[in-house]
Amino acid sequence: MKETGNLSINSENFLPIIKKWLYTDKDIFIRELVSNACDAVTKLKKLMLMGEADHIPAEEAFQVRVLLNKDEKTLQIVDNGIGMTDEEIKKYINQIAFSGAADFLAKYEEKAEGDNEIIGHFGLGFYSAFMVANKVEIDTLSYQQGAAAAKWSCADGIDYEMSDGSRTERGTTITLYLSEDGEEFLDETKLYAALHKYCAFMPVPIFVDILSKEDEAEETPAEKDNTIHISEEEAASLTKEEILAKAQEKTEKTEEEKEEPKPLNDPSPLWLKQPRDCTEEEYKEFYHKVFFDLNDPLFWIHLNMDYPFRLKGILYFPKLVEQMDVVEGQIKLYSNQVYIADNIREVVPEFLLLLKGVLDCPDMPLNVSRSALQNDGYVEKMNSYITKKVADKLNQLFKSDRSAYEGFWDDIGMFFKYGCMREESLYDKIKDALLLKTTDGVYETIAEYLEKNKEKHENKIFFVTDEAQQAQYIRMFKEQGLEAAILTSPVDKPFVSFLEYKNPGVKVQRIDADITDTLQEKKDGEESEAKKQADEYANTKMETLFREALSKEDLKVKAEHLKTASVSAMILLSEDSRRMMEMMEAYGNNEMYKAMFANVKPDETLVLNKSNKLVQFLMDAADQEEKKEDCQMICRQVYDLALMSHRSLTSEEMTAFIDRSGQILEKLAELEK
Ligand SMILES: Nc1ncnc2c1ncn2[C@@H]1O[C@H](COP(=O)(O)OP(=O)(O)OP(=O)(O)O)[C@@H](O)[C@H]1O
Repeated sequence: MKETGNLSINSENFLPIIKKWLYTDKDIFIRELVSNACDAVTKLKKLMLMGEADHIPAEEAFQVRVLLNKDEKTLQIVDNGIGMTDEEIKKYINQIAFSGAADFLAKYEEKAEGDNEIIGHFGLGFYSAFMVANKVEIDTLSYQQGAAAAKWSCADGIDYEMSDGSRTERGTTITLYLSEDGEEFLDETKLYAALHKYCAFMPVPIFVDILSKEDEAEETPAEKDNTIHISEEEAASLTKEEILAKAQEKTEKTEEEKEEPKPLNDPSPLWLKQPRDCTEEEYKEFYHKVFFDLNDPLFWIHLNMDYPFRLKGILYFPKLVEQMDVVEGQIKLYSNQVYIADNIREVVPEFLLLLKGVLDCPDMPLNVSRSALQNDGYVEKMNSYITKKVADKLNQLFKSDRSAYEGFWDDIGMFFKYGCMREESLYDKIKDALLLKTTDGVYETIAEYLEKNKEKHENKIFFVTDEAQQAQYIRMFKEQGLEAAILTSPVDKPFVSFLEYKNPGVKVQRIDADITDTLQEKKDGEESEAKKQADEYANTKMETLFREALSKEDLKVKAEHLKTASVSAMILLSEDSRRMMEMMEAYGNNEMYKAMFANVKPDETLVLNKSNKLVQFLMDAADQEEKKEDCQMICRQVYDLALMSHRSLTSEEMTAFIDRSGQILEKLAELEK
């Protein structure tokens, strides 16, 4: 047996599917119905341009009105767009998932020349009305000459009724009889919130009227008073012309008060303008208004692409107030001026999520599932276009005004470092504009830093992670004319490894990872065997002394001649070992890692400075029994001082340090006596 046919869907099953799966947010019906109304106007305008509707006056004011009647619990969306004939209602409304928008585009494809400003795609949006209404009515009159008004009414989205309509003016009125689920929209704050969220930039002016008997009773009729009040004395001092000028001023003011009501939305948002026509003030004003940020943005990028895909928008680089982990950007996504959502990770390159901005992507299939977007070719193309634009802007700023660029760096550096790690192609494009702020208070590119320090430490970048804690190392560095990059933000930890990975042959290490040759006194010529033996003996002696004093069996101790005499000791932790420790800290709670790191010990060395007097004293006194107690106390203190420049002391270590410092001072006081 062979049979063919159309698959059918039972409307009783269809609505629960719409409610549950298609739209997660209830307020989306506002977006769908108001955008349909805007579409209706856009279509009509297009027909007028094509000469298909020349009986409509060109200057007509197109608009969408949203009327909330609190007493009758109805919400109406009224437009003066294209309207529908009863045939069209049957086709586009009664046939679920048959889009009039797609049909319109197919019909006028040639004349419209691919210029697609119509929002609808799928022919489903209208039914979202049933998420909030138990009855929906359409009253509509088509733009076509001689058309009759048609009415459609449907309860619970199952059975519909069609009859003659009552509209006398072209356009469509959609009436929602709000159900229990939709009653929240009787609260005008809720309604306005949804309108502002989805419709703030829709292309047709939108006006809202709220009707309620309660509110009407409260309202007192506005005083209509054109009289000017002048006291007798004032009148005496004024000339006739001045009195007339006052009267004129009053009339102008009253006229102003009577000014046309303003639409809720901005139908021509800034991003649609040509960048060359936008002023700096306009960009800033738009930013303040849309992102509620009182600070001015640092700079912005206006995206304006028509071919091979359409993408318009403005990306703002905000001033960072806090560290990155608390900074949250906001990228608002629009499709033909209809708000879709904020921060859709599947669509927007991840690093952009730290910025603020608007993106209007009319070609993106935004109603389809997000996981499908991840592999969408359009998304990929859009991402690489945005990445390129961002990189171009950065390079241009870097080249055109280096000092202004350096001024921004503290705010944008974190963003770009993060961006480079997320999107390697971004790094390749901007690597020459990435800056390192150094302990000398200057900003250098990586190449500049390497070149400048080539003689002292070739292919090595030193950095500090905490300027206060590592102050001692920084001082030693500065005394020897060395500089280190200041990499203190959370993003810098992984960025250091990333830099090494992208610059093979360059070692990036913390300032306390190793002592550079520059910090040590130069050894004159070849060392004699006797000298080597003496050094080894001194090392062993000091190691034994410190191990005993600190009760640290496996402490590694090394004595060196440093150029700076004031520092008694420092702790060095090899770069690899420190990174391992940081990883342990980060993943410490994970059982698998815990087992993996169980036997890992930090590779720490206590470096004693033989040029320091205290260390010299220890070397001399180590063998003298009567000085043993003092030596041990000094050892502990020297070790703690070194530790403090390396990391924060634990509470027990700090208590011991304070007690010991007290004892040392007491001893000093005894000596003074
Ligand atoms: N206010 C209106 N004026 C004129 N026609 C309308 C109006 N509202 C809906 N329609 C017609 O009904 C059709 C179906 O609307 P619906 O919102 O279900 O789908 P769509 O807008 O085509 O696509 P999407 O599912 O993407 O919103 C529209 O394409 C349009 O032809």
